[in-house]
Amino acid sequence: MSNLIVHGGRPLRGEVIPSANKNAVLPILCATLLTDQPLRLIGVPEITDVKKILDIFRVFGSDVAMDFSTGILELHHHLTSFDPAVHRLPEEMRSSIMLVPPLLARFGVARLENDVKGCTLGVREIDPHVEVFERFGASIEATADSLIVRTETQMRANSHWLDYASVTTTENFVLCAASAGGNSVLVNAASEPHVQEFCRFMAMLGVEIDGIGTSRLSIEGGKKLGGGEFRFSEDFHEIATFLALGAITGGQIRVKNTAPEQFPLIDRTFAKFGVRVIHQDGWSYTEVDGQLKVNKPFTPNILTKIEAAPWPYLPVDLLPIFIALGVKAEGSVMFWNKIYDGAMGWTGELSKFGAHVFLSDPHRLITFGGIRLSPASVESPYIIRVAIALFMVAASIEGKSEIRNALPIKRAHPKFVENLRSVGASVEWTDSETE
Ligand SMILES: CC(=O)N[C@H]1[C@@H](OP(=O)(O)OP(=O)(O)OC[C@H]2O[C@@H](n3ccc(=O)[nH]c3=O)[C@H](O)[C@@H]2O)O[C@H](CO)[C@@H](O)[C@@H]1O
Ligand SMILES: C=C(OP(=O)(O)O)C(=O)O
Repeated sequence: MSNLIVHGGRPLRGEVIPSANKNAVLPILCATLLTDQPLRLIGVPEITDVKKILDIFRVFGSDVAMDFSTGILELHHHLTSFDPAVHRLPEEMRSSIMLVPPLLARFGVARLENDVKGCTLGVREIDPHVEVFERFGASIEATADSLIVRTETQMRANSHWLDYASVTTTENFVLCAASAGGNSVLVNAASEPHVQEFCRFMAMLGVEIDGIGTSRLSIEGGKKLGGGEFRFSEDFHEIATFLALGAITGGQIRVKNTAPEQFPLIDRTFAKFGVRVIHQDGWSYTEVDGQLKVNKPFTPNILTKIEAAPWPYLPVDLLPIFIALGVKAEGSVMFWNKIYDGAMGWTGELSKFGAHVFLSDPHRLITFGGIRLSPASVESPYIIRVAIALFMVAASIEGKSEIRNALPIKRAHPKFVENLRSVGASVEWTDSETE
């Protein structure tokens, strides 16, 4: 178990350069397996999930030269091999599921362990993925602890309409379509910034994709793919996290942000707590007049509301960060998680700080903020952004708090503690594991 100890109550001030977005880096790493040409990736973050994928590439026999001090990865999958009887894809991370299409394209077989759930946010379905594999011509065998997926011939191009705009299912469709001969079309595709970044990488490999950033993707597949060099963009989650940390502690953190066009709805969500986000010259920072205070709607008898859903709605992974602002800001806010049915159970932990929140149902939570909070020892579930939200609340309260089981943060945010110290936080890991 790894815990974060924080001595809170200090306004955090300074500058942070955010890392790349885990949810762009991981599908892109999986996609690299589609080509036998050399690749150079720039800005690869030192996070647990990346290390797990690079380790499995080494086991497959690929050339992997990773220098985390520069963030440069040289990758060449020319002597790669895969044996479903021996090799196991990384567990406890959702992204393993995107190794399936490239393994099918190369070896005609993939084995997916049952434990590819990732963060414990409630049901995370495997069926939409299986449906995609089947549509491209794969057969599925369920064993006690895994799924074995096979293709006898080259995958068949097809058209598909998803039940809902799933991020990794969209990415899996594009991965399958890239190796299938002909034109494939996906309707109700996810369009998050990380999905767009992934599609741009696929285009660099030589896949023709129309509709990037929209809910309809058209992919010309079946061509031999090349190599090249790709530089990752900044992670909007990490940008929003450090902006929120500045605001909640009464300080101000400037965060590098070269894609402010992704932020209008995120900015308006900050504004609901009285936080102005300013984007200037490639950097973003926040301003608050006095204390955090919830803006009341003009419509009588309703609560200020924050809804998270597939892009272009507010990204669901940012919701815990805004819940942290909700317990600090004077006033009430209703948070509505339209995606996950089990992502709010942790909110009871907030009462250990003395916060008042009410879980209306599995999807909706009301915060009654502005109450005086006290330091506490709280337990994080296996959810990256919840460990961060609990940390945010702790950092805003004078005194020593502890976030137990905070290790999931290392799945997405390299140098989290180092970055925090650079902006004035008193924070340390205890019992830190080496991963
Ligand atoms: C590696 C990666 O990229 N992980 C992200 C990806 O996970 P992932 O791709 O697993 O998330 P999905 O978009 O598939 O959604 C997760 C689950 O939410 C439910 N669901 C989702 C959307 C919807 O409209 N209706 C619905 O019911 C389904 O049970 C689904 O299984 O997208 C999630 C939603 O943005 C993020 O939280 C994860 O960080
Ligand atoms: C839920 C997340 O990741 P994963 O899907 O990998 O569990 C996340 O990045 O917040």
